[in-house]
Amino acid sequence: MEKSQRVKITNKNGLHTRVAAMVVRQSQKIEKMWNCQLYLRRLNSHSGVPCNSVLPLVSLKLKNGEMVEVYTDDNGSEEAVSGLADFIRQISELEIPETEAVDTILQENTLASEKIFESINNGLIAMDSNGSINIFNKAAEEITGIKASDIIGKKGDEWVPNFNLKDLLNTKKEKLGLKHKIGKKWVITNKSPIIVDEEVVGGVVVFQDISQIEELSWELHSVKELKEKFNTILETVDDGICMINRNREITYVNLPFVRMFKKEGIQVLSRKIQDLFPEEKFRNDFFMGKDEIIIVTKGGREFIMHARPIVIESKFTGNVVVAKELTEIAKLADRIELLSEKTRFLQDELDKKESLNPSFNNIVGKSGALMESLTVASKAARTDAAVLIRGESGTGKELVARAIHRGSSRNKKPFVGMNCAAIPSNLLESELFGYEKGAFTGAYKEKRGKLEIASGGTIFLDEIGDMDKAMQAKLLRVLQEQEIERIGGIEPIKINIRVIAATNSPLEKMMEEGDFRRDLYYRLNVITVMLPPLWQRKGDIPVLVEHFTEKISKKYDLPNCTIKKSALTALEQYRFPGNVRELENIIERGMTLSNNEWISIDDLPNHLRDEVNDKKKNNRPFALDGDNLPTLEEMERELIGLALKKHGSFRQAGLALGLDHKTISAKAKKYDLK
Ligand SMILES: Nc1ncnc2c1ncn2[C@@H]1O[C@H](COP(=O)(O)OP(=O)(O)OP(=O)(O)O)[C@@H](O)[C@H]1O
Repeated sequence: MEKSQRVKITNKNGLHTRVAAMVVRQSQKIEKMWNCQLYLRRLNSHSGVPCNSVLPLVSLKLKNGEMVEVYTDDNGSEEAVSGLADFIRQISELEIPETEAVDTILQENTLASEKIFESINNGLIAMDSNGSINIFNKAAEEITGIKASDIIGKKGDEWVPNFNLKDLLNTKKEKLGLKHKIGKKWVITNKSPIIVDEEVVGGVVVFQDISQIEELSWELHSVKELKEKFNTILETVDDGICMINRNREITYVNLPFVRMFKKEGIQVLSRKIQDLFPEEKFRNDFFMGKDEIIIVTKGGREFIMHARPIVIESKFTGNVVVAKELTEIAKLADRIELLSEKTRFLQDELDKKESLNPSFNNIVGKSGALMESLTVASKAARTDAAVLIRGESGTGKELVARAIHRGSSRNKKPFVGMNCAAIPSNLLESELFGYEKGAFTGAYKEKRGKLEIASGGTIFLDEIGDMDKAMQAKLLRVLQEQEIERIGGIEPIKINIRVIAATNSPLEKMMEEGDFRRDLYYRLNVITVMLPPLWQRKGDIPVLVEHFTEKISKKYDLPNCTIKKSALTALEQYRFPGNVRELENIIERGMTLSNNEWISIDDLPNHLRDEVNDKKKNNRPFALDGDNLPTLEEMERELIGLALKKHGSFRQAGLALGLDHKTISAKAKKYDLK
């Protein structure tokens, strides 16, 4: 149980320094005698101070007449408590008037020291020879989070074990600059023993919170690391990079910049960028990042320079200037243009293919030229208008005519085809109009003509340009009146036909020369579908080959067949005067001749191989031997194809051929050149 005794301070100046020192001296004697620790506290106060240290006693600032309590802990003795209490009671009797001036000096000094301890930023801990804390300043409280009132008079090692205070007293050695962790904070300590007459009477620890410094040093480390990374990036990129300050003086240049402009780093640093390129005009817009400068070096290389402003906390501090070689950029721009052109083209193709009537599904090919024609044909299928299909022999005119019919509202009624060139003109009339029984010798019974049969459906008139003029007149009347008269018949017969005509003849020229009726031409040519020759859409050859190998395998019950790359390349180099029909025949021939499940170059017809070989020999994509002169379009296709292959971009190919890149792009699209 705690032992305590009340006592009144009766000194004139309260418990001032000298009196405190007397109490301390007495207390130390008593403590030694009774082996205990004595404390003093204000009445009704929980926290007291040890009586063996002057400063804590003085800091209580006890006045004359105040009641205090002398106490000891559970193990202390009552005799010790009464001993010190009696001493305090008698002190006033020991007052000597002459000592007053000395008291004042002592008191002022003590209070000044106290003030100093409290106002320094460093933590300060002082302890007595037992390791009990008697000074614990405000900074120490803040850094450790421990209240002075809790720790004063207690053994320091129990509260701040990291400081190892006992060790200081034992070793009697000063220890400076040690780093300790207290809670989350890092502190750096200077520990010194207090030695009087070679005896350790206590120790002092002064410590400083270095957490912020630690943080700063970590930040500094990260900044250094970042700087290293940036440096590595700046030195490894291909672009020339230079930094300038707000006065436009160069503060940094990377190696590519030095190499581009042959300016050594050391020569350019601190110089104005303008001085480096005296020929150039550096406008304000350039530094604002709104303008660019093209620099041509002595060696003729072109560079483009951009500047980006550096703004730190809303303040302009300079620029980063980036230089790139223009040819690189031009190449990239070309590549982008080529790719976007391709994308647009493919998108167009996709849109077209998607919008085609399903009746066109059996028409193989996706080249731009074909797609354009099929789109027109597919639209024609939705109407009842007359269609004129133009194209070389074997380009698929009949195939398209049938697709138009299948996709039209007449698809439940017949599609009747008629080749006007294949039938002699005297027979054509009876074929088209039919005849009555006995109309002419041999007309044993009546016969319906193709026009009558096709009523409700579609009549397909192939090779319309070969029809003679008399027949043209009759046909025109039928189309106008929608009625026919059989040969030998009296009554006209009402019909309802849609006409699709096809030709490879130059109808316009024939009209000029009076061989084709202008009025019939306009009747037939309401919608024109132009089918491109196969050489203009060589990109379709691989899919057509695949389509025909499958078709023929089924037709002759043959195993699946592929084509060797060399054979396909030869096909792609051939002119194909017979167009798709010729290709179909070549594949059929190849498959029947081949002993393997593939078509090789040896399975292709001799004339084809010869033509391809000739081209190779002449080192020209087309033969110019007089017999087989290519058309201008063929030559154009080959030339543009060659230029694109060689230069890789529309722009460069255009430059080589003296055309602008838009023309090249349009022609590449027309000729299906990738
Ligand atoms: N795009 C194509 N897809 C699949 N087969 C095709 C294609 N074009 C043509 N063909 C095939 O080629 C052959 C010839 O086609 P078609 O008879 O329609 O041509 P054409 O232009 O009418 O010929 P001609 O003028 O000599 O009468 C046919 O067997 C046809 O199926």
